[in-house]
Amino acid sequence: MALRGLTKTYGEKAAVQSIDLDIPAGSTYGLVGRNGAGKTTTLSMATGLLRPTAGAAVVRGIDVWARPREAKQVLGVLPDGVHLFDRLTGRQLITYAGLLHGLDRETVAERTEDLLRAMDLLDAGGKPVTDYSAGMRKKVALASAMVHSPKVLVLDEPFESVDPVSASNIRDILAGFARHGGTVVVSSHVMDLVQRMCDHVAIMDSGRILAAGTVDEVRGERSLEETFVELVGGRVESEGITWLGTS
Ligand SMILES: Nc1ncnc2c1ncn2[C@@H]1O[C@H](COP(=O)(O)OP(=O)(O)OP(=O)(O)O)[C@@H](O)[C@H]1O
Repeated sequence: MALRGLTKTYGEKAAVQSIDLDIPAGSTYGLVGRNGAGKTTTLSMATGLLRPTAGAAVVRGIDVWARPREAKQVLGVLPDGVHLFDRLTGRQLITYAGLLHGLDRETVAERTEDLLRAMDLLDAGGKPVTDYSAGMRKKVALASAMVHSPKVLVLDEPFESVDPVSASNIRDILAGFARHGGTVVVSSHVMDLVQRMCDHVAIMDSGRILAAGTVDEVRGERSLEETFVELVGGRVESEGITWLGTS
């Protein structure tokens, strides 16, 4: 995936400012940044969900905004704060995503069961998504993003609200996907997780990329968290909130 001069402005405000990024095929790429850094805006533009003010996103040679239908066959996307058709059951939702991508019913049925099992949702598969917990919703959305066997998975905060056992299972699935040549792009606030699961990372702040490359290149001798805090800054020197905890 290649991002070229990707920019999004809202009135005077530049949410993302001319980002260039090369995400190698087969890599697991972390995108990290503080709240409001521009991660979701970048990933939304890169996956055809939000029209850029300027610039281009190309995935496996396909320009996402010039050839959106082709690009969406290649992409699997877990958007931030995803709105699901929550009157459907988990099983129906994954099935629907598969059929929308043009898969035949038999293939969809088989993959849906595989995904429900992998996400530990087999028991909940018959329940409406509206009754799911936040973590279960995340997992069913992730399954829906994978059912058409995309080449590139773009996942906005995939582990948020997900329990540690499910998170390990998902990490294994993503590692297997990458081993077979798939590309994974994840945004996260959890540096430790990015350091463990990603081979590449980009650090964003105020709509710009501050550093990008392999995790080892970016962090050098330090941990990724230390590098991040040093690059981004913003630690608040204070004695805390004086009135909190006093009566
Ligand atoms: N629709 C919008 N209108 C105006 N400003 C917006 C809009 N969407 C995002 N922004 C602004 O763009 C900036 C980047 O937001 P974005 O959601 O991409 O950040 P983020 O890195 O994903 O943050 P978080 O980690 O909190 O999810 C923020 O300053 C945000 O306020």
